[in-house]
Amino acid sequence: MDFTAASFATNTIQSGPEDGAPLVLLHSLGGDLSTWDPVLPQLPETLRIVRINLRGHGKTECPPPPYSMGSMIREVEQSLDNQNIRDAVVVGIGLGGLVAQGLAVKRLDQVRALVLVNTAAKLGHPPHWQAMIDEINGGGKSDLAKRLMPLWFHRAALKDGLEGPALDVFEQTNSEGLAGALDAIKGTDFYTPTAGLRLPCLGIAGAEDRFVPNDMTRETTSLIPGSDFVLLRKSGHLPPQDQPEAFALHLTEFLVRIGHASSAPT
Ligand SMILES: O=C(O)CC1=CCC(=O)O1
Repeated sequence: MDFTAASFATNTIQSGPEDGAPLVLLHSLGGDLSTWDPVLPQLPETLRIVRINLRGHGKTECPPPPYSMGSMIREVEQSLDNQNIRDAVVVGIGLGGLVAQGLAVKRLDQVRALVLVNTAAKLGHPPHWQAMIDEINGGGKSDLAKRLMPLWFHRAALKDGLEGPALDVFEQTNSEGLAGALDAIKGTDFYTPTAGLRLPCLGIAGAEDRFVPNDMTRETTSLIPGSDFVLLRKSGHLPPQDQPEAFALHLTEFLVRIGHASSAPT
């Protein structure tokens, strides 16, 4: 557990060498550190990999909602400062991708490159998020989780039961944490600040994500000059869970290309 200057308890886990090139992984709404489990063994061993639980998720502190995106970004920023992390490649899915963009805008010394996965500068429309918040506040978290899985996972993945871990984590996430984070998503539009970013960027979209349209990820990635974009076939909203090998391969190729890693996936 990492206590920030303001005593906010952010839960992070590190693996790999302390002096390795840092790779920071930020999960999506209703996810946690375990989102990345299938990918970790396939990434270069030289990396210092830092997985962070966002506010209201996993073992990170869960204040009462609503949350602001600024707070969610500040807690990651402070956690990275506490761990003396600079020049990281930051990977974010959905909500994590919003935090990653905001962090890059605020702290270019901490973020040397971005990997934006099934996310955008602005996600959806406020009434849509408000309906989700209302449903969660009305006790409907489990029903919502079950409805989201067919949007997040494609049919073959569902047939193989690949949604099981994501469903469990979503259902175990504190309802206040989910509602708070949804408020942060609802109030965020990073179109202009993200368009001002100048850093290496890779966009990854699961071709079968029925929650975040592929074009939204593609459009946001293309705001940053020189960025790359990959459409992952047979993958939905959580590529680390349904296509860990392909995800690790594209991520590693990007890391090698920008000089953050030198080896192929192990
Ligand atoms: O993946 C995300 O973080 C964005 C999101 C919000 C609700 C949902 O289902 O996905």
